[in-house]
Amino acid sequence: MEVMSHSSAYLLPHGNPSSLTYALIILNQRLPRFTPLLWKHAHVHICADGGANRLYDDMPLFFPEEDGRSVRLRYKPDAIKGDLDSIRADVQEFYSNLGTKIEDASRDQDTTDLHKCVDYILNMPNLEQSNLRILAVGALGGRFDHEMGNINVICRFSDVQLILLSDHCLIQLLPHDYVHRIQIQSSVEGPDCGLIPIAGPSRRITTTGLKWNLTDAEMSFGKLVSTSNSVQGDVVTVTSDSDLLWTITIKRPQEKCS
Ligand SMILES: Nc1ncnc2c1ncn2[C@@H]1O[C@H](COP(=O)(O)OP(=O)(O)OP(=O)(O)O)[C@@H](O)[C@H]1O
Ligand SMILES: Cc1ncc(C[n+]2csc(CCO)c2C)c(N)n1
Repeated sequence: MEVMSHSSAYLLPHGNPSSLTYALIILNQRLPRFTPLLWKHAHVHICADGGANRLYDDMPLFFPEEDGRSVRLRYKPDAIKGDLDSIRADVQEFYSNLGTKIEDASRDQDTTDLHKCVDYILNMPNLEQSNLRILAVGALGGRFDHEMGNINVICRFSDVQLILLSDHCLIQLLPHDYVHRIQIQSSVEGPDCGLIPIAGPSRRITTTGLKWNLTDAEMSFGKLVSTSNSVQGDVVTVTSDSDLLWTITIKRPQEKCS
């Protein structure tokens, strides 16, 4: 079975391997504290509709000693995409004047703004797609319908490495029939983690590197789902005959070790 490697190195200050291309999507929730770091690592920056309000309002809060306008000029998104029913007029005008592309997709009322942004990134002509990682901030911890919609986008684009992040945790899909090798960045993530059979029952799951490992085990909603698990070393491996969601906590700064 082919090995698929994963690492949250983008949460480290110098953790941007040049072999990867990061795209950052800003959703409409308070910006996580590490957003400036992800911005620095990312090659492309997209706001999903009202996410532009968050960029405009929240980014200056990370740099209280600086003039808000100069912070905003430094963090200019490449595009704002969505049905544009949440972005404020002053915010749209500000970024439009800076040259940000404003992509009105309001005719499509069947896909979410996150879906539209992922589509936009995948259709960018000059973006290296082969080692693309899409990071979406503000995806978790809010409205449950939006959270499920965001998870559905992960499932819809199962061949794309899309990682949803909040201040507290991240989630990503582990497609079936790979050996997933997850490098744990213990200075910034863990130890709490989970494996969720999001795509239906899994009949054969094997893991290593967890406190509660599974060996050719079954998981399904209503039976076993691996929550409140814990990473035990620097590497976790997972294989499964159905797609799983992997989730791990992100440490608060005072919790950081090593
Ligand atoms: N409370 C929330 N919890 C989780 N994700 C959210 C939340 N609010 C917004 N988002 C994400 O940010 C995106 C943009 O949100 P925005 O509020 O601008 O538009 P919306 O009209 O509420 O969402 P949509 O048009 O996608 O239904 C949403 O598509 C969703 O992915
Ligand atoms: C069965 C069904 N449920 C809800 C919606 C509504 N909806 C889903 S995505 C979206 C666009 C938001 O920008 C809207 C309005 C729908 N179309 N079909």
